[in-house]
Amino acid sequence: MTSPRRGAEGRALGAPVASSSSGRFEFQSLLSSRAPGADPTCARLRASESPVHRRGSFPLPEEARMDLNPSFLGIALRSLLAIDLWLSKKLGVCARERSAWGSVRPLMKLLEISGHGIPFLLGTLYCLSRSDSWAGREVLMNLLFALLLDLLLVALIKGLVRRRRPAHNQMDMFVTLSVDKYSFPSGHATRAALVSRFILNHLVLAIPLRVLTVLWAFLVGLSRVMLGRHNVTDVAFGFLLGYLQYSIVDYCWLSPHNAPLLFVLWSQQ
Ligand SMILES: CC(C)=CCC/C(C)=C/CC/C(C)=C/CC/C(C)=C/COP(=O)(O)O
Repeated sequence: MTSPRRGAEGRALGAPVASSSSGRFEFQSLLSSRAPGADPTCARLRASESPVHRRGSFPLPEEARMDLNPSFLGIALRSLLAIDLWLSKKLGVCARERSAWGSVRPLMKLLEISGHGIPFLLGTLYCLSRSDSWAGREVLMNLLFALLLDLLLVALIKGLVRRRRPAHNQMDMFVTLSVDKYSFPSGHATRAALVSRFILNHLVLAIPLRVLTVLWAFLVGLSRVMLGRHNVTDVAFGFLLGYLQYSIVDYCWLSPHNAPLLFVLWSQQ
């Protein structure tokens, strides 16, 4: 009985490309920053594609042939990722002082500070300490809860996903947590979406101020990509997460009725 020819790793020649790839090779060159040919597995793939090799090959087992076809979802995700990286690099025009729009960097950094967690947390705590009405205290208590929930969820997701910040980012951010070395999702984008939805729902504002609130949130998100801190998908997901976080806060709305202890304890401070 003829046995299939085996490669250096003991796998059948022809089949290993399919079984080891699980449909990944098609996009490896698209996403990899290494020079083509640097990856020995890719080199094997090219060798297996050569007419010389094909002449000596044999039909692939059914399951291996299935592996050669990446799923539609896989292709869509990898294409989205490639577009994301390309677009984020193009938009990262303030990443360095010497970048194309380097002169706008101070303005972008101002937007960065305007969406940072520390001013919001300290500002809310200060307003809470000065508030003398139950209604005001209730809103501020919920804003504090929203900000803390946001910090927790973003840290959790960043720690789970562990997506590195773009290579062109300069890590010169003002006060960060250890998970802030990761970029998915953007904490500034979640906070901007959460706070602006909170403000629009709980403050009576004239139309121009409502428009400014939404514009501020959008600009905070855009500045993250322009500064090179994030990829576009980090910010897009951040906006979505922040929007959903507000729904959680609204659903769990703290009031003297459902959290009396919290309000009593605070008023005794
Ligand atoms: C004051 C109270 C009640 C609690 C303090 C809780 C706490 C641990 C605050 C830390 C705030 C902080 C350092 C937030 C980091 C904000 C930041 C730099 C996020 C990164 O944003 P990204 O858009 O780059 O992901």
